[in-house]
Amino acid sequence: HSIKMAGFRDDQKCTFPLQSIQDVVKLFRIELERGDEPNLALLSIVVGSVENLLTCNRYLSPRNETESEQNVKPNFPILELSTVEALYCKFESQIKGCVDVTQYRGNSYASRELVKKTSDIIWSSLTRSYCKDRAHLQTLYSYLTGEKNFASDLQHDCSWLLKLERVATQKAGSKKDLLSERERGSWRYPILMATQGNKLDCFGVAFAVVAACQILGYSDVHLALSEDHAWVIFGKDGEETAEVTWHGKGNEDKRGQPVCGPTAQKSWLYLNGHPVKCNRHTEVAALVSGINPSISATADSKELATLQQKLLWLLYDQGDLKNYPMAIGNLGDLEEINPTPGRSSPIDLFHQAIFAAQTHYANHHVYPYTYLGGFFYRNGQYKDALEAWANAADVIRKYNYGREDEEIYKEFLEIANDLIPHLVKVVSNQAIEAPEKAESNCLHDPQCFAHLLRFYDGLCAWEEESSTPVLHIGWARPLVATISKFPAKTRSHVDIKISEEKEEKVDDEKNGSVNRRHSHGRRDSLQKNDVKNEEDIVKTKVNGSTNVSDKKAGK
Ligand SMILES: FC(F)(F)Cc1cc2c(N3CCN(c4nnc(C(F)(F)F)s4)CC3)ncnc2s1
Repeated sequence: HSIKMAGFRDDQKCTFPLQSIQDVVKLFRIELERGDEPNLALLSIVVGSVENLLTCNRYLSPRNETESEQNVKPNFPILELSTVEALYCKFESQIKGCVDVTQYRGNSYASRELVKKTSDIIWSSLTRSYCKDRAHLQTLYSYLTGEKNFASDLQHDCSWLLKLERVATQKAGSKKDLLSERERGSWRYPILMATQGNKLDCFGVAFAVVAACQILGYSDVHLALSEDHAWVIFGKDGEETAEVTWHGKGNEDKRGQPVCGPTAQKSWLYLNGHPVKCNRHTEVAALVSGINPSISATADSKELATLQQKLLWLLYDQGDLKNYPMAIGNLGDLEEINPTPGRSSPIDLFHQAIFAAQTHYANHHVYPYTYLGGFFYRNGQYKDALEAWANAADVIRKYNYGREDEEIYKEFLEIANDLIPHLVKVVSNQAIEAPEKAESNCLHDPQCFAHLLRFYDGLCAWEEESSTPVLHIGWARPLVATISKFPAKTRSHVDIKISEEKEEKVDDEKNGSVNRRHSHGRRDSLQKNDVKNEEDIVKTKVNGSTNVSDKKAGK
């Protein structure tokens, strides 16, 4: 049947060819400021093309890895309209060719069948086997074209595959043998089996489904984002949910199923009903957040990082990051590396991310606090780092640990067993080298010890009532080493009240009330049911005096 090709509008075309960061920012500005929806597929193809040209296009032939062989790159590629149009039309005709919308005519909202069908089209056209966690697989560019130089792409992502190819080449000698290996489909040479193109990561599949539904005319299909997973919402008021991609390794995909039931309730992976529910502008923010400037494990493309930073500020100024804590956190990281004069500081941005999480998501997001904690740690502000990490633990305590929560488990494992031990080693050396500054030293500050206890208390509470244990002997050694660095005098100043009632994980989703916890003297139970913007006074009795630190627990 004849497929109507929606060509690009003149105001989109006039920005091409794109030859600079400013040109790309201008295209995004036009797309974001126009009354109609921004075109997700167009923007994803543009970002993916620029990312590929700036990061993957260096051919590091496996034999001569010397830098001198690397061809010098122009500082920005030229992106022609024809290239983008060709890829867009390929995507549009693939989607329109496979989905017979007449079957769904009439209901203006998408149906579960349509969403599943769209997910199946993307899913079934993916390359059979490839490294799912490779870089640069998050855009429609990666889906619609091949990596120009597959080997170079392996260079910084799956180098073990490259070694395998060398072995294969040596062993097999002639091409013929290699082909026979390939014909035998032997698992040992996946590099030979991976065909060009059609590769997407977990996020990329979800984004592609939403972009496809936009092309099909369903403006109700949107992206839902947790801190480590993505799915779609659709229907009246976005009430319906559907899995459209896989998650992690070795987990059966649940595509087509709604996100509900016990797993989705208490697990961090689904944020207990507090995911980021995107509109088209937030979807553009997710696309921009997903820009990956890494050229290799050690080098980043400065131009791409600058482009990402400018696009995030454009979205920030439009108010499109207000309910997207991770995107604000990404911007904070970029500002730490390359500050933009006259713009908010990284710390301000991380606090804005925390405020967004408290305001829109009942303070159920961990990353805003680990972004801040990481920043303080890198800048030697160790007491503030401990406080941020304790606040992160106050979030994870609301969840039960499940087998698909590995990412956040690894985050807390690194903080407890790597970053905090390093931190206490540094400050204990400081105490020795500069005894005169002992007063301001972390190890002599009972509040630092209180933050440390609150951090571990959160991990213990996370484990309680969970199907999977969190802490084990591997956690105990660093904990003992850390606690023993705090002198008894410091430890004795932390007043730990023995709680009368067992701590409970009240589901604060329904009745809007905060977790009532009579735990270790840290938080008075709030009697009020409505805690909107209620100040949540945290009392830490230190040195006999009560040191009140206000913590906004806005809902
Ligand atoms: F869609 C998925 F499945 F990919 C889940 C998402 C992840 C993610 C993100 N991330 C993940 C968290 N991330 C972090 N980087 N550092 C972090 C911190 F540990 F320092 F907090 S958190 C970087 C970017 N940034 C914007 N949006 C999203 S949506």
